[in-house]
Amino acid sequence: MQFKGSPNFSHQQADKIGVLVTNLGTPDAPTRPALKRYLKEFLSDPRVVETPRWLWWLILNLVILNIRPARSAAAYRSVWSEQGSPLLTHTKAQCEALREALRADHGDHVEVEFAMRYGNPSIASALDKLTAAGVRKLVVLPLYPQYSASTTASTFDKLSEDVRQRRWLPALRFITHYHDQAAFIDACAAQIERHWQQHGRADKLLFSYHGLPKRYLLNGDPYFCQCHKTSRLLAQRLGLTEADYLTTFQSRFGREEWLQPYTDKTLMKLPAEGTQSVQVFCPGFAADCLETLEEIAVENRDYFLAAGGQHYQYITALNSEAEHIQALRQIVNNELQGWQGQADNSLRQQLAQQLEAANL
Ligand SMILES: C=CC1=C(C)c2cc3[nH]c(cc4nc(cc5[nH]c(cc1n2)c(C)c5CCC(=O)O)C(CCC(=O)O)=C4C)c(C)c3C=C
Ligand SMILES: [Fe+2]
Ligand SMILES: [Fe+2]
Repeated sequence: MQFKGSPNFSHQQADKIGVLVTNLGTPDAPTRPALKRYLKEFLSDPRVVETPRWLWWLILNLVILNIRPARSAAAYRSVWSEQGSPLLTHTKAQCEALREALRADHGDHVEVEFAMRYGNPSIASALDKLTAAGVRKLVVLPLYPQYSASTTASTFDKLSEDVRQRRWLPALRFITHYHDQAAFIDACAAQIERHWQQHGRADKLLFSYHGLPKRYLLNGDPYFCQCHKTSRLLAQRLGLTEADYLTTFQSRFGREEWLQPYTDKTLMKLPAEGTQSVQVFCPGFAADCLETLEEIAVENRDYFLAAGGQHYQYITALNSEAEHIQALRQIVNNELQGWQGQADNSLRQQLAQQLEAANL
């Protein structure tokens, strides 16, 4: 069989609306072999590394995959919990909370699942579950507030690779970004204000985003601009002046220039410029993961303190905070417009019953 079908489907099965929440993905275990598998899949994606394939194949297989897995496994071990990888645990909890919220709005003709772009659970396995449940209309929500070809478009590539193999395509809506949605900005502001209530304020608030090669920006990727817009809206919402906050980019990978200013270099020079205390929030990460819990909360703290800084605090990501789930609920509900009414299947079901009774 060339295309995946749904043989023996029942005409009486109600059509459902599906919501697929995705994030980047994470290794199955904090071990060298699991990291090698994960990094090979991730770094072989031409959306992530835009280098001629033959050249990149040599660098990846002969150099990176021999060195990085052991180093990354050690970093992952430092953030791993009994439930597994933080990114997986948080994404699962977000999915469950969003399912509950959307079922309160639409009843059980809404199915909500989550998947990872790389590793497990795969997008294909989540689509199998949704299709088996009768989903014929699908909203995909990649948990990347800011659009980038390396993340958002790559998720679309993987989704379409799967959907292309199916006989019965769902109607599709794909959320490409939500970096400037009021509910998202409010959720970030609430998280920062909660931190301020408990710990007070610092001299500076850093908004640190995952970086990208600068070349991608110059080739038209809107990620950099969307990060700056999130920062500006968030600063306005929090009543900050330009002197109160900075936008920086973390997680450099490889030798070429990435988006600047770099988070680590900025933290190293802030004490000499008179900043004694900083708080760091990462508005591009929907969930805590290696890049926030290890790189920002531990590694960058050391840089700042070693450079003479006095106080350093990491402000936790939005994870499953109530305001975050409300924001995601609103973003999905916006996208569902025009589809909700059709969630009422009673007429269609009556017709299907008649057809089945007549053996058609
Ligand atoms: C939030 C958006 C992200 C963008 C944009 C992004 C681009 C990007 N990343 C790499 C290389 C690596 N990223 C790694 C981890 C990682 N990246 C993101 C998010 C974005 N990446 C997250 C959420 C995570 C953490 C995953 C987890 O399991 O917790 C890693 C692996 C970790 C390591 O070995 O250090 C690499 C490598 C590139 C090259 C890139 C853009 C071109
Ligand atoms: Fe990354
Ligand atoms: Fe990193």
